[in-house]
Amino acid sequence: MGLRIAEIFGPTIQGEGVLIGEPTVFVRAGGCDYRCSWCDSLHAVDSAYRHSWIPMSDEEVWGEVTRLSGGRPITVSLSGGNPAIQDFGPMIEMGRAEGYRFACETQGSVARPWFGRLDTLVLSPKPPSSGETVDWDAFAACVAAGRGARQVVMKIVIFDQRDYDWAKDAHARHPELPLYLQPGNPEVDPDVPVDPQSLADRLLWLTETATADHWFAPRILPQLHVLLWGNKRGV
Ligand SMILES: C[S@@+](CC[C@H](N)C(=O)[O-])C[C@H]1O[C@@H](n2cnc3c(N)ncnc32)[C@H](O)[C@@H]1O
Ligand SMILES: Nc1nc2[nH]cc(C(=O)O)c2c(=O)[nH]1
Ligand code: SF4
Ligand SMILES: [Mg+2]
Repeated sequence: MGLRIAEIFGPTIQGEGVLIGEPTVFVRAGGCDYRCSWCDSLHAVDSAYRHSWIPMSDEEVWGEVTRLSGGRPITVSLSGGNPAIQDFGPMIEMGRAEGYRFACETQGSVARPWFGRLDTLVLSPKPPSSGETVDWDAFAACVAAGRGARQVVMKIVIFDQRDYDWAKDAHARHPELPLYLQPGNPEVDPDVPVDPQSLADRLLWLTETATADHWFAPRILPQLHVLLWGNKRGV
């Protein structure tokens, strides 16, 4: 069984959420069951880019990860697209045997047995601004599938007050999951430079909204890689 891969890159640092700052190699799967209005990775989602997704065997993907990491075991971050629509189980076992750790970012729409073999499962349910609707039964199945993982966390992107209010409800559904919030980046075209001041303004708004509200459950973080590299791909 092969994998459809949009890109493999690194080493870089994890720019978001619980593992922010951690050295990592990214494996970005091609294909997604969602199409969020503000997706920053459309080249791994939109079927217009399908021709650029490379069919690779588990061994080929693993070979590229070991080449990029210089054979030194680090954290491998599976992202996409939705990596959960493919079977990363065999590759995870290959990597674990060599001492690598695995994290996976997914929206929580499809559960996989291999979630339980991860170190970190990041479930990122989508707020109203995305245009998608969360199936909370499917999401709960993802939480259950991740029971064997070292940690399972929730990460929510916030664009506006409606998303913020929605995030409080999402947390109330799964108070057992440590919660991370990040402001949405409205400019996702790799050819358009990001405006650092507008990102800082969004982070400030989110921070002040939560503190004024005395909502202390979430950790609030920027997308560090966007601050460093803008919307450049492969970093
Ligand atoms: C590109 S997605 C791929 C993994 C999976 N499909 C998911 O959404 O969790 C990785 C992370 O980037 C976040 N993200 C996507 N577009 C964004 C944007 N414009 N601003 C901030 N975060 C964004 C997603 O919410 C998710 O947490
Ligand atoms: N450095 C870096 N950190 C990230 N965290 C989540 C990313 C993603 O697109 O899934 C991402 C990414 O593309 N690059
Ligand atoms: S679920 Fe993730 S990859 Fe898919 S469209 Fe939304 S943000 Fe993009
Ligand atoms: Mg990204």
